[in-house]
Amino acid sequence: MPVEEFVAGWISGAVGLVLGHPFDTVKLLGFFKGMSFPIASIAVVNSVLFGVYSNALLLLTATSHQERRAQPPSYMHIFLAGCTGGFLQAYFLAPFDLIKVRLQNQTEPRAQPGSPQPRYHGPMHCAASIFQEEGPRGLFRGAWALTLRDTPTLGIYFITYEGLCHQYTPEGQNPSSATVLVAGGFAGIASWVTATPLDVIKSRMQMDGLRRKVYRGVLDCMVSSVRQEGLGVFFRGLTINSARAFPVNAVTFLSYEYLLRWWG
Ligand SMILES: CN(C)C(=N)NCCC[C@H](N)C(=O)O
Repeated sequence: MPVEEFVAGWISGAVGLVLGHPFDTVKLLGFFKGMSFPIASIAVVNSVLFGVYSNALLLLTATSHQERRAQPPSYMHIFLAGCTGGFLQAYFLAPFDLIKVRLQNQTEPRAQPGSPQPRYHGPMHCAASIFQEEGPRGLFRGAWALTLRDTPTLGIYFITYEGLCHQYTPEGQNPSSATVLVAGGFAGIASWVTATPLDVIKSRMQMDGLRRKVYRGVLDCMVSSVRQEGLGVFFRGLTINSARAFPVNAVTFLSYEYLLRWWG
C-alpha cells in the first residue's frame, strides 16, 4: 500500500490549517487559539483522507497517482474513492471535532471577572472530562451526523478538484500551479457549500446532552431546528465556511501535488 499519500495528506493539511487558522478563530470568536491540537488532529485526519482516497482509486482503477494523469479515472471512481476517504476520516475526526466544538461553544472565557470558571481548561482536559462524564462513546457524540456530512461532500471535493484540473490541463500533463490552486480552492468551496447544512446539525448534536438531552437523533435535530428557526438554519456559517475554504484548500492541494511530484 503506497504510504506517500498519507504523509503528503498530513503535511498539506497542516499547511492549509495554518492558513485557515485566522478564519477559525474568527468563526470561534477567538476561543480556539492554540495550534498544537489542530495540527495533531489534521495530521491524523488529512492523512487518512488523502491516503484512503488514493489507495481506493488504486484499488478501483489499478493506477498510481503518477499514472492517473495519463490514464484519468472516471468521475464515478473519483466520487466513490472520495466518499470512502470521507467516510473513514469521519471516524478519526469525530473525537477531535467534538472537542473543538465543545471548546468553541464555551462562553465563560468572555465573561467578567468573578463569573464561573470555564467547564473545560483545554483540549486534553475536555477529552478527559467527556470520557469521565459520558464514557468512551461520549467522545463519538455527533459522529453519525459527521459521517453523513463528510461521506458525500468529500466525493464532491475530489470530483471538483479532478474535474477542474482535467478541464484546464493539456492531455497527459501535470496541472500548472495556478490550475491546482484554483481547482483546490473551488473544491473546498463546493465541499463546504454542500456540507454546511449537516455541519450545523452535527454541531448541535455534539453539544446536545451537555446539560440535558434535547434531540432524539439527527432527523429530530433537523426537524426541530427548521421548525424553530426556519430553513435559513441550514445556511448558518456558509459565508465564513466558503471564504475560509478557498485559500485553505488551494494551498492544501498545491502542497499535496508538489510533495507527491517531488517524491517521484
Ligand atoms: C466537511 N468538508 C466539507 C470537508 N472536510 N471538506 C474537505 C476540506 C478539508 C479541509 N481540511 C478544510 O477544512 O477545508
